[in-house]
Amino acid sequence: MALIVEDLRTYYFQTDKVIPAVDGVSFAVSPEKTVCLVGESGCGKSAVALSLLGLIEPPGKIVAGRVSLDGRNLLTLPPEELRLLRGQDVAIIFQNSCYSLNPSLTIGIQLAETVLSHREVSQSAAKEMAVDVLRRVRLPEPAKLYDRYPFELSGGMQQRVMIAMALLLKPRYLIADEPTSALDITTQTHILDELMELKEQYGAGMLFITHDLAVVAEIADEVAVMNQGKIVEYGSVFEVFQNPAHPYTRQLLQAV
Ligand SMILES: Nc1ncnc2c1ncn2[C@@H]1O[C@H](COP(=O)(O)OP(=O)(O)OP(=O)(O)O)[C@@H](O)[C@H]1O
Repeated sequence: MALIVEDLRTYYFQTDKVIPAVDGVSFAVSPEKTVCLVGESGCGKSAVALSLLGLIEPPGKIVAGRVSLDGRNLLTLPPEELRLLRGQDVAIIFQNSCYSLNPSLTIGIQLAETVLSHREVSQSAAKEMAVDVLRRVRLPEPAKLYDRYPFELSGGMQQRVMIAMALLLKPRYLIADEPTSALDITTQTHILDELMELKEQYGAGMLFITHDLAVVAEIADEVAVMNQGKIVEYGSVFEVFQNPAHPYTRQLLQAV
């Protein structure tokens, strides 16, 4: 079943004004497909990603819309159900691992805790799953890495750990918010290739957020172009790149 977003509206309420960061956005991610959400900085891409998993914080608020998965509206799920769904059905990979990894816990503890908070398995089974996923994202010496702290790893390795964390419970959907943009170009290319390979192995659908149209051309099945909180163009990557209908899309393509 697809992950379906309908008329999503997320606003930031400031004392003097309201910012309609997401202003009536609709799209769907089908199993095994990659939808790229593109647009310039500040157009609302991250607000979409955060809204899907109930991660918008004040002064932000989801004011309308529906996000359906298997007939359930994720926007109205009780917090405990949403917590269980996060990671297990839909996982998110953020732009910057510094915000997502806990600096005071080893990599292994963080991965194993995620397993234990979702599955009824033994400590040793959780450790085995953690080491296995570290191996899958091609981190060297995964058993040793298990006992390392995030600060002992390079930026590229930390980002691989974030991908490992997202893939740990084999979610059906991945949301990747500029997962490689903080890295140098060579590491970006490697990690992106590996992410796509793993996504295919797992059969996951993916919402991939980026402002890099070269990346879109490489990985997208469908592309949604966002401008000022709205999707102004949405279609197959071929259609949108060959025959952009909206002036803003043409402007983006010309800037490449
Ligand atoms: N905590 C916040 N308080 C107030 N406004 C916010 C907050 N977070 C985001 N916004 C506003 O919401 C709008 C959308 O921001 P968002 O971060 O979703 O854009 P983006 O397209 O992801 O940008 P980038 O590519 O730079 O990450 C922007 O106008 C931003 O200033």
